[in-house]
Amino acid sequence: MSAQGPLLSVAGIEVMYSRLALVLRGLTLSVPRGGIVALLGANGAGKTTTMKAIANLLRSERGEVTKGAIHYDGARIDGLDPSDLARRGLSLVMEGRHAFPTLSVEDNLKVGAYSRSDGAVAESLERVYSTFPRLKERRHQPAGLLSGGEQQMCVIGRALMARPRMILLDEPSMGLAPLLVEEIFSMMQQLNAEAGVTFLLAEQNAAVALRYATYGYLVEGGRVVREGPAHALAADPEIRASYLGLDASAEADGASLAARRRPRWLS
Ligand SMILES: Nc1ncnc2c1ncn2[C@@H]1O[C@H](COP(=O)(O)OP(=O)(O)OP(=O)(O)O)[C@@H](O)[C@H]1O
Repeated sequence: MSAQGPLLSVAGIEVMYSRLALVLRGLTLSVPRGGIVALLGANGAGKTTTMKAIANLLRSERGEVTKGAIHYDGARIDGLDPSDLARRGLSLVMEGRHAFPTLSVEDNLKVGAYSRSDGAVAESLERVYSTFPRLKERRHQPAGLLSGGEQQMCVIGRALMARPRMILLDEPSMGLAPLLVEEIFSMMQQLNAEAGVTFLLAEQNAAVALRYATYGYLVEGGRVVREGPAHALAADPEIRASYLGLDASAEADGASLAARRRPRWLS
């Protein structure tokens, strides 16, 4: 693969947990340099597993990639440890906001600079603070006292401290109020436009993800069942009905089967 190819490419991967449960069944996707790509799907579709497979974080959960290949920036990365991936500019922000609760916001951010050897930590801190002014205001507070949205900013800020070229962002909207979700997504768009950071974004909230992404993949049962430019997916009648909660007949008949089957997270 040349340096002109996609920044990330996942080719036909299978993932198995505990040598028993086949969870990804030949999943293929690619993320162009400078893109924002959304990985959509319901609960349990396999989005988080895909992110962990890319970041090589499956082993601690007794999971393994049993087939396929993952390339980043033209090189095969399956098997590389996360600090090696961070040095290559690939960072993962897991779902669930794992800030260190007793450390100050600033110390949380500094943890993210561990893979840096250029000594420019102060400069990176200032960049993160300019992206998230709220973190600067609270920099001496323990991260455990931040609101959910601020904690999300803190873990994204921590990933930014490594000056990544690409961030894998898992369910950033989870548990956040709509206004905060917009704030987090517009920050992602700003980092993409101004600093050229590439994003792969796993999201259950398809409506908001498709507004910010350039391209999307819909995952069901561990494989991609639909893909296309974000605007085309947002206009696709089946996706509108099943993932965006915009089915005209269901809207007309509140008791319809389609409405009852619609997952809770779409309402
Ligand atoms: N450690 C594990 N061992 C066995 N099965 C697992 C493990 N982790 C996840 N699974 C299963 O793999 C499937 C995919 O889960 P995954 O978390 O990747 O889905 P998801 O699309 O990210 O869903 P969610 O949005 O709920 O996080 C689910 O059926 C889940 O139960």
